[in-house]
Amino acid sequence: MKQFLREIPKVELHAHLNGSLNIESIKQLAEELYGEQTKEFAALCKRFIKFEEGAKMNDCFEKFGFVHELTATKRGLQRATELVIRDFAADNVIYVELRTTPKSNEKMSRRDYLQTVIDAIKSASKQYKIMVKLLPSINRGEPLAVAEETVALAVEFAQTEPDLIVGIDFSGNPNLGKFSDFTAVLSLARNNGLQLAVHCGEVDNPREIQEMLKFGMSRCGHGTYLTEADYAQLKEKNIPIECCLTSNVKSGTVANFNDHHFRQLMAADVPRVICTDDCGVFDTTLSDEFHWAMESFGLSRSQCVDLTVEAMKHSFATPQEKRIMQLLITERAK
Ligand SMILES: CNc1ncnc2c1ncn2[C@@H]1O[C@H](COP(=O)(O)O)[C@@H](O)[C@H]1O
Ligand SMILES: [Zn+2]
Repeated sequence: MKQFLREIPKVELHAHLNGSLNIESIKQLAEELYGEQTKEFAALCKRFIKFEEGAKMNDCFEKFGFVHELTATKRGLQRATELVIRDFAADNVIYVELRTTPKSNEKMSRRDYLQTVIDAIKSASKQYKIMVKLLPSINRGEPLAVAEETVALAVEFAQTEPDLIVGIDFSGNPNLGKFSDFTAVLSLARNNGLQLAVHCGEVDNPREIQEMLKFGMSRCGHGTYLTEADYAQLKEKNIPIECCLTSNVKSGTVANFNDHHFRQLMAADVPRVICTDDCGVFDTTLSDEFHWAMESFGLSRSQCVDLTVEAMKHSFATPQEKRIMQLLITERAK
């Protein structure tokens, strides 16, 4: 079964760049940047993918800092982007939408950050024969001015790279910041033709969920704490929920795979897609996520293929790219 899941062409719609660097690639990157690894580094790597029983949302956010240190230079960021794309391709992912929060430091501006990621995507997507899109992220825990700079850059870069920069991701620690502070900047992105992928209802915050649903989005990240009525609304509008099983269980917002709202979404036929979120931090792959979905919810092989087709339809790919994906998927599923 695992081999079947690995071999089917897959479509990944929810992957944070720095969260998607897996542990072996982190080691490879560290070695390339700094040479032979120390014992301390090996211990840090072990701690990175270890989740204590009862881990909470905030614990999981501390982990990103570890990768951010390795990607704080152009060279590190470029290589990390290539390695992430290589690893998705190795799992037979044929199309991936990467999201990332442009960061600035003394060595790199946010513009440099985006340019570096764009250049690395262009070369790695060719090398590994995989379609890649980019969604610059707004981190809700950072000041509004940062979000404004990110959206301005995304709009500017989308003019020269319309097939690469396709949307904006709204993410970050859901316990920080207020969605209502970001509606004007998100509207600006939308009015400039960018799609919106919004982390919505990852934690229990009914008021914010209603604000987000009213504002609207192209795709809903997690949707864990949405009500039946909210799900019905998404179904009516054909907005899919990006389900990230391992992420939700390890970050403690869902008790276990069996209790995941994916079951409800399937039963009520609400649009849904299976994604990894942060396959590095959560030590998973898209094939593994399908595996857990099969084990927990009794999905058949053909349902897995159907879910891949569903992801293709909800992707921000061009009609031509969608046709290519459809061909690749049906070819393999014969
Ligand atoms: C676990 N659930 C989640 N919920 C919300 N935001 C998340 C997230 N997982 C990742 N991120 C967001 O993505 C960043 C890492 O990738 P980049 O540095 O942007 O490439 C995290 O710092 C956080 O802002
Ligand atoms: Zn996410």
